[in-house]
Amino acid sequence: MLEIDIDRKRYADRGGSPHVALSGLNLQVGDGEFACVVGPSGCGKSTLLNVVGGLDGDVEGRVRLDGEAPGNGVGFMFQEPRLMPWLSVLDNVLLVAGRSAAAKARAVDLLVAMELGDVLQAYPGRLSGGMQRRVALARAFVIEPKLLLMDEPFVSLDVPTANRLRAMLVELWQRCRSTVLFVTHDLREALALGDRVCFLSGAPGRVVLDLAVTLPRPRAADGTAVLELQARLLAQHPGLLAGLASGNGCAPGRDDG
Ligand SMILES: Nc1ncnc2c1ncn2[C@@H]1O[C@H](COP(=O)(O)OP(=O)(O)OP(=O)(O)O)[C@@H](O)[C@H]1O
Repeated sequence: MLEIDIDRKRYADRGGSPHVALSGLNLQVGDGEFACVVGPSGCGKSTLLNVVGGLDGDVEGRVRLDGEAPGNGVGFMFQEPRLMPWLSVLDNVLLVAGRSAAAKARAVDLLVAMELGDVLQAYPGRLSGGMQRRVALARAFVIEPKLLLMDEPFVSLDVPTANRLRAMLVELWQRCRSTVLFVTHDLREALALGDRVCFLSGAPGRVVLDLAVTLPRPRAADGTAVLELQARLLAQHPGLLAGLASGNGCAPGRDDG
C-alpha cells in the first residue's frame, strides 16, 4: 500500500513569497493499483511524483510504501525518454537491470516483447520518438518495480503511437502488477488507463475528486466507452475541469464510473 500524506510542500522564495505547491494532499493507492492523477497546469503534479519518489525530501508530511520510505523498488518514467545517447538500446536497459545473465535475458525478452528485437544494438538517436519511449518503458519495467511513477510519458506523440504505447504499458502492468502513479493532463488518457482517477485542485494541489473507473479493459482513449464516461463526468460535475483550474466546483468524494 502506498500512503501519501503531504501537509505542505513549499518552494523557496522566487523573488516574492514562498510558493506553496501542495497542501493537505492525502492519497492511498493499493498494491498493484493503477492510479492516474490529473489536474491543471502548475497544480503540483510533477512535484507530487518527486516527493513520492524521494527525489525531493524537503516536504512537510510523509510518504510510505508498505510502511517504509519508498526506496530501491521505485521506477520512474518522465516526459522525455532520458536515454543515454552513447549506449545501445540493450545497454540502456542493462544500465538499470544489472549485468547478470538473468538480467540480460530479462532485458532482451522485454525488448523483444516491445517489438525492439531488431534494434538491440542501435543507438537511441537512430530511433523514432515512439521507439525511444518503448525503450524507456522496457527500462522502467525491467526491475519489476514495486512502484512506478510516470510523468506524462506519452505527451506529444501522435495518436496511434500513443495508443499503442498505452496498450503496451497496460500489458506490462498486468504482467508485473506494479503499483502505478501516472500523471497526465489528458482526462481521456487517465480514464483509459486508470483503475482510479484522482483530480487535483489548482495550486496548491490537493485531491478534490477520487473516481473509481470500472470500465472493462482493454480501453482506448478515443474509444466510445471512454468518450461516454468523459461526457457523463463533465455532465455530473459541471465545471469539473474549469473548477479544477480555479480550485473550486467539486466536493471531495469517491464516485463510480
Ligand atoms: N524547483 C522549483 N522551484 C521553485 N518553484 C517550483 C519548482 N518546481 C516547481 N515549482 C513551481 O511549483 C508549481 C507546481 O509545479 P509542478 O511542475 O509540480 O506542476 P505541474 O502540475 O506538474 O505542472 P504542469 O502540468 O504544467 O507540468 C509551479 O508553480 C512551479 O512553477
